[in-house]
Amino acid sequence: MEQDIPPPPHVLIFPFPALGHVNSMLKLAEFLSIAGLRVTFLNSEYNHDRLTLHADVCSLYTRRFPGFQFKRITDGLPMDHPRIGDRFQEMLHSVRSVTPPLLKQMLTDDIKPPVNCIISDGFMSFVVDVANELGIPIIYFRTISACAFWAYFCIREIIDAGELPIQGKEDMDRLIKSVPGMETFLRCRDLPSFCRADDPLDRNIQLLMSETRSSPRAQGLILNTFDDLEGPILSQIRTHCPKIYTIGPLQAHLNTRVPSSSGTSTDSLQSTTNGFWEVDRSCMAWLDKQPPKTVVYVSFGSITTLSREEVIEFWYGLVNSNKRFLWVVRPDLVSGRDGESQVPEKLVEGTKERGYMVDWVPQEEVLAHRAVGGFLTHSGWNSTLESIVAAQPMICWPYFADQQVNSRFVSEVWKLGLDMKDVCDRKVVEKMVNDLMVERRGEFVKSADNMAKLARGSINEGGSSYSNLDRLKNDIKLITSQSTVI
Ligand SMILES: O=c1ccn([C@@H]2O[C@H](COP(=O)(O)OP(=O)(O)O[C@H]3O[C@H](CO)[C@@H](O)[C@H](O)[C@H]3O)[C@@H](O)[C@H]2O)c(=O)[nH]1
Ligand SMILES: C[C@H]1CC[C@@H]2C(C(=O)O)=CO[C@@H](O)[C@@H]21
Repeated sequence: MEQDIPPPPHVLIFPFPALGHVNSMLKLAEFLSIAGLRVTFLNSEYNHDRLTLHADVCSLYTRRFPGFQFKRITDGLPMDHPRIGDRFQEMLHSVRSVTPPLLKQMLTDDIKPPVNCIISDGFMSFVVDVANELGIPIIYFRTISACAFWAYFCIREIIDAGELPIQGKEDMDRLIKSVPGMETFLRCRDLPSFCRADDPLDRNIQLLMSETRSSPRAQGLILNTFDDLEGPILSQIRTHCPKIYTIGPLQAHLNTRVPSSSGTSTDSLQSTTNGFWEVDRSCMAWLDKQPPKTVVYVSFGSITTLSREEVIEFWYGLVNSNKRFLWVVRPDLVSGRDGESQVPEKLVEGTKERGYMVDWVPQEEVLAHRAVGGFLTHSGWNSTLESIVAAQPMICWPYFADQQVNSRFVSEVWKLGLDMKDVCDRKVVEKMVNDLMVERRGEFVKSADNMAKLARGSINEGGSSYSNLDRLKNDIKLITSQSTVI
């Protein structure tokens, strides 16, 4: 007698509406789809439109995974809002003020078949409220590092210990002693940037703290990291969130496990769709002409904006270092009054001798190119992980949020490079580039090679991230078979 095969679990994946979050959650979506789960990916209207501008993302996914669908929801901001730089913070509040009832309505009436598991960004606790109301199991995916997560988590202890607020600029090097596991190296300036507010009751500090503290409400916590990188901090987090799935570095993990049509292992869908800007591949031809390990790759991710003064300091520092450089200058990178929001023409011209500027690059390919020898980065978590996988030492210039913590770990804990936070001066840029590429190159390359090996070990069969991903897939099947969705 034939047995009825139950339909696969239907998982809703819902990232916070920023590229760094969407990218890594799309990777997870691809993994779960390969495992035979049905996935609905809920993007903000704005991000969905940006993502589909340069590639037919929807049919790429649905052709490969017939059960896959994209859905759109507002992020609460008008479509012409810039969503970058200082203005990015408006989204932290707009999302949670408009989305909850819409999400509930979508889950009840719109998304078919009924969703039986939600994987939500761990920065959106209102999704737990909706999931609980509807009786749907929920797992968090926090797209930042474990170390930044833990610093956010401990903000309450830092305030209770009287270590916040920061008392002016001269206080920035004071050690913060109330974050377990970071007592000996975390300074005021290394705390998430929101902690720089004068008032501990500041609404961003409170939001980041309460969102992070809500993590134990989910049935599990997925992190894009690996145990050999952040083991001691993960142990601290486990005292509050016992079920953690460390499955990173996600892109490299995907590359090793995605069945490839071309025989190469870099065929994941996400790697073909990872951006809001059109990729300019001319940078690869430029890199092909440069000698090995001579180019500094410069990129500040998708949200950072620079003032014209900062652009000029970086530019002089790079040029005066006499090193070659490839610099991602997104069309919206430079903030300024009308007519000033561009890189000065003189700099564009002057770059041509030893440098190359482009709007957007295939970053992981760039980092893996033999000509690249270092990365000047804003320390976004995806960029940091991609750099680790490619064994590239880093100069960190954190812009905001978690990046301040990441850059401290890169320099002081993992010894993978230098931290330039809070300084933007051509002399310092020049010196750090020379230290990274020449003077102290040996020590950084040694640590970077070692960490890249550990990263690869974690995603190979039997490695921690490899096993955790299998555990996550099994647990999703288990919790969805046990739950009854209304
Ligand atoms: O020319 C480029 C430049 C960047 N990237 C990609 O864009 C992503 C950028 O992500 P990330 O390095 O994490 O930076 P942000 O875009 O700033 O990411 C946001 O989201 C991250 C994950 O939560 C946080 O760590 C950051 O602080 C936050 O700003 C990476 O995957 C890069 O490979 C490209 O593909 N091409
Ligand atoms: C502006 C930041 C606040 C929270 C988000 C985040 C996180 O902590 O999960 C990381 O970087 C930014 O995208 C967001």
